Formats: sequence, structure tokens, C-alpha cells
Amino acid sequence: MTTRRGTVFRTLITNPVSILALIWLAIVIIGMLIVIPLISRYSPTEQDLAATLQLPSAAHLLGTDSLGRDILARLAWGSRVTITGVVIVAVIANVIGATMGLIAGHFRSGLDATFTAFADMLQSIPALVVLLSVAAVTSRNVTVVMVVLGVLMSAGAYRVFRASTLNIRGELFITAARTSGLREGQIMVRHELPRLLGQLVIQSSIIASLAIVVQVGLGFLGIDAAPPNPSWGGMIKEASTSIYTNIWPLIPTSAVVVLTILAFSTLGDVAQRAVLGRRRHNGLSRAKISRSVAKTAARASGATVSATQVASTAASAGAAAGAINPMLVISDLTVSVPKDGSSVKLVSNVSLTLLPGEVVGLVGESGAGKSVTARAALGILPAGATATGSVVLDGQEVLGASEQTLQKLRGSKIAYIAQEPMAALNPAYRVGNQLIEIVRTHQKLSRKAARQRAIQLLETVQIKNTEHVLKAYPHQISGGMAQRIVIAIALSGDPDVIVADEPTTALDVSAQMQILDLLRTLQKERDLAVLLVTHDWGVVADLCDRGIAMYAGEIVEEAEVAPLFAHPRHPYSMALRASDPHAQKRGGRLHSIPGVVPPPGTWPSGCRFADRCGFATDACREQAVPLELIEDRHAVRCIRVDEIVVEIEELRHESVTGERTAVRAEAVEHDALERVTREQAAADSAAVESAAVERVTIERVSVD
Ligand SMILES: Nc1ncnc2c1ncn2[C@@H]1O[C@H](COP(=O)(O)OP(=O)(O)OP(=O)(O)O)[C@@H](O)[C@H]1O
Repeated sequence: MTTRRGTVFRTLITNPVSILALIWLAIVIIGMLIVIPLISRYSPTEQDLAATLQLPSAAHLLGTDSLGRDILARLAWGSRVTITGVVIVAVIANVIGATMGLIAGHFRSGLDATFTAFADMLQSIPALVVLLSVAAVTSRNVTVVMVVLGVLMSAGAYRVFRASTLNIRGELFITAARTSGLREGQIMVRHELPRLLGQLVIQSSIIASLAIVVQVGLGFLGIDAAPPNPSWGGMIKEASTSIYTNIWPLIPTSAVVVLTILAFSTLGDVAQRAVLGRRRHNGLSRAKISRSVAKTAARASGATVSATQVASTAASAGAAAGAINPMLVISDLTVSVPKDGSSVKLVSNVSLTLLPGEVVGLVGESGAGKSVTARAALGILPAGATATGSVVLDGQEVLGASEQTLQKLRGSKIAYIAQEPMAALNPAYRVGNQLIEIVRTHQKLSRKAARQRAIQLLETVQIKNTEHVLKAYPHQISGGMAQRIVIAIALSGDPDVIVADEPTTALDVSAQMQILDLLRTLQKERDLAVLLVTHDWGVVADLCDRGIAMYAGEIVEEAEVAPLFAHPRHPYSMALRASDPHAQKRGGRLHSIPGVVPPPGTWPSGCRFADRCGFATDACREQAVPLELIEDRHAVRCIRVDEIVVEIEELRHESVTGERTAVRAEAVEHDALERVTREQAAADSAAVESAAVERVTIERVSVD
């Protein structure tokens, strides 16, 4: 796949139909506009009344009109009016449309509503009436008429550019650029605008073809070049007056107009198909990613605490850590999105603390709310979402902070490692350019010094062939290499906190091991605090100090890794551990948790896990269950937490007793079998003995 910005242009110069269109436009622009006026023997206004309405000949290649003027010369000079008009309309419509569309699509909010209302207003104006009025007021000034047409057409362009920007804005590499600390302006100009170039080609082509239609129409009405100066519209009008006596002058003139309109619309069509094809491909890979995520995330999760419980958990954490100030404190975080006129919670009352140098793993099945929680730490909420509670990063409130504050924090205080490294890199730029740009955002360095720093960062993430990697485009490197680069970008601002959202999920097994090794090394070397989203208990055991299990938007258990692994206390954590493939005995059956996580908006009012829990009773379903500390730094959201331990013990006892009985029965059976065998052997040997005695007796009798 290629998603580089050259895709549309490459398609235009390789597709046979668009090649023909380009050749025709080259004939019009170079031949008619430049060459013919230079070499033509005729002036466009020169009349020869002795040679009117002539068919093509060596003297007049396209014949003559009713006043004996050379049609080719008039078409060539007339193209100036048309092409100039087309350029004016296309430039004005695209500049206004693209600028407003980019700003509205990027920032949305009030600007979006204002610009959209402006576009609605422009589109509701009857264009022809306005153009005729402007022509009348300006004494048929074609340039002014074309400027007005450009402004009117900018409304359509605005809608297209706005929609494209909204699309691009949702891509992961934009989130990655933002979390690396790039300013909004930089993101718009460097990452979003280049992705609009394909649309620019499409819009220019559509606008050009429409502009020619309008202009020829105006020329037909006499609103363009003043006679006897030629214009394509004016020529069609003149030719149509002699249509019954001689149709020829209309043929080359309309052919040129039709072919030029056709050429522009063909270019737009081919470019559109190139863009759609690319989008379909991107859509497919995104769908593939979601599928792989859904498949692999069918296990783990984390915990929500009420404000008081957080306080106690954090207090004990603080005490354990010698009253160290936490790097990140999320308190009572609730994130909601609007749906059907009401608000739906995606996560509710989540509280967690991350100390300097601490690694905390968020585990849970897909849809548990891990990513929403983790991204809130960077001040990133799903589109249209609102949040309550607080997210304090190194003493600074993140929720509701200005974009400027967030930019300062992102990259230099907190950085993000995305799940899908390929999507986190802009496919249109070389790796080196992306890394250098972010280095220069964080440090005021010359390009040369920034390049040196980029090389150092690549070496930090254990990339050897740095020069080669700097020159590569994202599609030219492997997934593991891309993830190393994403980690290098994350480290470029020297952050204290890293949020890593399933950093190994999209990688193959050997790359996963390498990236985990790298993360472990970097975390230790730099004493990074890491909030790690994962579905893999192996990763939690390997990297984390504490684990938090999440289910249906809330924390259900939080503990240090050793007790969480050895003795998970919430039935959900137990079920997750039991369904962890690493925990299976060789040849043993892989357990799975029946049912699915209830989606946001359908959470039960009592325990959210009750419907899937083998230990649930009616009491569990009665009211919301609080997250409570059951031991120092071990919190569980289950009202039956102690009873469950007893129940499990009894079950285990029953199973052990059952096993012992079975073993005893087996031994008795074995003894009985042995006895039978021994008796049988004795009987056999007695029979053999008596047969021998009998034989000897018979022999003696025979001898006697
Ligand atoms: N913008 C949004 N609008 C509506 N629902 C959303 C939005 N973003 C996320 N959700 C929903 O919020 C819930 C939590 O999503 P989140 O991405 O945090 O889950 P997760 O635990 O990280 O799972 P996964 O491993 O699949 O990413 C999911 O049910 C998801 O569908």
C-alpha cells in the first residue's frame, strides 16, 4: 500500500484516460494559450470578407467564421479569457474553501458552526442572478464576475475540505503528533494539509469544468470579452447565428469547449477514484486492526475507586513510597458521550495513582474502558465527550486545561505510545522528517543538530542502521521497527510519564519480545512512570509493579502484581487469570468467560459483572458495589469477596476429597486384582504339578 501524497498525482500520469485528458489540456494551455498566438499569421480580429465561412484548408487550418476571421487564431486568443477565468475561480474557491474547511474540521466548536452557516448562506444565493447583477454593475468586467463566482463556489469546496479534515483528524498519527507535543498549527500545516492535496486536485478539476460552463454561458449572453475580441462563449454565440447556412464554425469551437470541460472532469474523476481507493485500503487496514485488537483483547482489565477510597489507596501508596509525590493522579474520572439526546458513560469514577518510576498495568477485556482512561491522562477524550473528576499530571490539572498547557505537557512531561505503530506515523513523510520535526518542537535546535539528536534517539531504541531508517517512509519498515520509532518519538521530549496503549498487540511474537525488552530497559534506565494498557497478564507480570483490572468502565480490582497474580480476589480477575493462555497447564483446557462486557449505556445498576459471575447472588444485583480496600494496597469491588474465598476453599476441599476417594478406590481395585492374579497363579501351578504326577504314574504303569 502507498498512502504517500504522490498517489493521486502518480495515478493521474499513469491512467490512460487521464493521460489523454492531460494531453488535451497541454494542447489548450501550451498550444493555444502560448504557441499559436506567437506563430499565427492571423490576428484574431482580422477580417477577410472575401473568405467567409470557409472549411479547413492549408491557409486556415480550422476554417473561417462569418466575417472571414481565422477560427484557430480566435480560439487561441479566446482561450486567454477562459483559462484566466478558470484559474481565478479555482484559486479563489479552493483557497477560501480549503482554509475554512481545514480550520472548521480541525477545531470544530464555534468556528465550525459559523463557517458552515456562511457556506449555507453562499449556497442559498441564486448564483446566476448575482453574476448577472455583478456584470451589470461592473460594466461586464469578466475578472470581477469570475472572482464572485470563485467566492460562491468556495461553499461547495468548504464542505468537501471540512469533511476530509474531520476524517484525517481522527487518524491515529494525528493523535500521536498531538501527544508528541506538536502545536495545532503544525499539525494542520504539516500533517493535515498535505493529505488534502488529493481533494485539491479533485476540487480544482470540478471547479474548472463548472467555471468553463458558466463562463461560456456568460459569453453566450455577451458578458465577457468586448467584441470584436474573441472568447469561447462569444464564438459559440456568433457561430450559432449562421447555423442554418453553415454549421462548420460551431463544430471546432464547441469541440474545443466540450473537450476541455471533459478533460477537467475526467481528471477529477480519476483523482477521486484514486483517493477513494486509498481510503478503502486504509479503511480495510483499520478494520483489520480492530479485528485483531478485538480478537486479542478477549481477556484482561483494571479498577475504579470512589474519591474516599482513592484517597486511602493513594495514602497507603504514598506511605509505602516514602511520601513521594505521585506523577499522575486520576480522581473520580467519568467520561461521557452524547447519545440520542442523553449522555452515556464510557468510564465511571475511575481513580488511580502513578508514582515516579512506577509501572501500572491496566488489564481487562475489550470495551472495559482502559484506553479511554489511559488517554484521559493526556487530556485526550473521544470526540464529543465530556469528563468530570480530575486528572493531575505532576501537579498540573489536565482536564479542561487550555491547548497551550496541554501542548507543553505532552511530549515533555507525558508521552503516548500507540497500539498500532504504522498508523501512528504519517505515511506521507520520511521517518527522519517526522522525528526531526518533533525534536525541534521540544528543543530549539538547528536542523543539523536536530538530525544528530534524532540519530541518538534511534540508537537509544536500539536501531542500528540509523541513516537508512531516517530516509525510509513508514511503509518501508517493519512493524517492530515502526514501534521503536514511535518509542523514540515518545522519548524525544524526555518525558517522565509514558502511556503505552497495548504497545505490542499489533506485532508478531518475536517483535513483541524485543519491544518488551526495550520498554523494560528504557523504563529502568530513565526511571519512567508507565501506565500500560494490556490484555496480556504475561506483560503485566513482566513489566508492572501494580495491576488494575477494569470491567464495564470501572475498576474492579487493584493490587500489587504478586498478590494479583497469586490470589486475585474479584471473580472477574480470577476468570481473567483462568483464561490467560500463559496460566494453562500443558494439555489443559483453555477457560473462557461466558458472555460479553455490557456496552456503555447498558450497565446493570448493581455489580456490573454479576450476569457473568458464578458466585453472584441477588444481593449483588441490588445496588452499586463500592471498591474497598481488603488489605494494604489491595482494593476489590465485590460484596462477597470474603465468602467467595470460603466457597472456593470448600470447592477445592470437595475436589481434593473426591480425588483422594478415587485414588483409594483405585488402590483397592489394584490390590484385589493382584490377589486374584496370585490365586490364579497358585491354581495354575497346582494343576501343572498334578498333571506331572499323573504323567509319571502313567509312564510307570506302561513300563511295568
Ligand atoms: N467516541 C466514542 N463514542 C462512543 N463510544 C465510545 C467512544 N470511544 C469509546 N467508546 C466505547 O467506550 C468503551 C470503552 O472503550 P475503550 O477503548 O476504552 O475500551 P478498551 O478497554 O480500551 O478496549 P479495547 O482493548 O478494545 O480498546 C467501549 O465500549 C467503546 O466502544
